[in-house]
Amino acid sequence: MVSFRFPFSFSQPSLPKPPRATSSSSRFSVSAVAVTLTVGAAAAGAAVAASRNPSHSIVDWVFSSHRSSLLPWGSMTLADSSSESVAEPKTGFSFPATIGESRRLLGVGLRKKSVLGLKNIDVYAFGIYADCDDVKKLVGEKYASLAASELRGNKAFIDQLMEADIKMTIRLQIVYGKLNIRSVRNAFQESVGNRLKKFGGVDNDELLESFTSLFKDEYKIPRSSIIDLTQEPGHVLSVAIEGNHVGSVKSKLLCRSILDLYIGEEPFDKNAREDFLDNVASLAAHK
Ligand SMILES: CCCCCCCCCCCC(=O)O
Repeated sequence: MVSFRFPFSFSQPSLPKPPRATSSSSRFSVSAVAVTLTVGAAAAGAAVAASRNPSHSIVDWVFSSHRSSLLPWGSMTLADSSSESVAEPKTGFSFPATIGESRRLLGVGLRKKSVLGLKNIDVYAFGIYADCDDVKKLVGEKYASLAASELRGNKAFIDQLMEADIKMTIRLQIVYGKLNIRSVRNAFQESVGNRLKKFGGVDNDELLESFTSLFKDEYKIPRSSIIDLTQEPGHVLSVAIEGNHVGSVKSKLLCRSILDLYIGEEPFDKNAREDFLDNVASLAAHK
C-alpha cells in the first residue's frame, strides 16, 4: 500500500487553523493543513475516520479513479470533490482539491519576495495541479520500470514532467494586498525572463512580451485574487484572472519556463516541490 505524503486531512470546521509547520517531518503531518469540507457533517465525520485509517487515506480517494469504492460516502461524485480544499499553512489561503475536469492538487506553497533587499514579504500562495491520467500515462510509457521511490528523484523524469503535454495549472492566490498589475508584469518579466534565457537562449523578448502583455493595466488584483496559469494540450499557456480568461500563448518553451519556477531545481518553495514530486511518485505507484 503506498501512502501519499500530501497533507490532505479532514478537520471539523470549528477547529482552529493549524499553526504553520516548519520542519520537513511535520510539513506533511495530518495536523499541518486543514481541509475544509463543505459536504456536510456526516461526510466530514466519515472523512475524519477515513483519514485515521491508513488503509483508507483520503489521498487515496482523491487520486483514485475508483473513489466511490474506497470511502464510506461512495456516492460522492467528481463534482462534489471540488468542495474540498487544502490550506497553505502560513497564510491559510485555501485551494480546491480539484480544478477543471481532471486537474488534482499535488502541492501548495508560498512565494516570498524581498523588497528593496530588506524585508521578505509573502506575495502569493500557490497550488500546483496536474492531470493524474496524463501523469500516469507518462510514467507508463517511459518510466514503468522505476519504483515510485526512484521516480521522485529522477532528474530525467522531472524534466519530462515539465516538458510533456500534461494538463497542469499553477494557481496563484494573492496574499500581498498592495500589488498592482504592473508589479505582477515586472515580476513575471524577471522570473520567467530568466527561465526563458536558461532554456531558450537570449532571443526570446517577443515571447516574453506576448506573455507579460496579457496582464493589462485595467486588471485589479486585490488580496485573495486568483491568477491561473494553465498548460492546455499542445503546450498552450492559458491565463485567467479571477476565472476570466485573459489570453493564451502557444509555446512549449514558455510553459516549461513557468513550470520550472515551481517544480524545477530552484523552485520558489522547496517544500511545495517536494510535496508535488512525492505525490506524483505516489500516483505512479497507483498505476
Ligand atoms: C512587491 C513584490 C511584487 C511581486 C509581484 C509578484 C506577482 C506575481 C509574479 C509571478 C511570478 C513570480 O513569482 O516571480
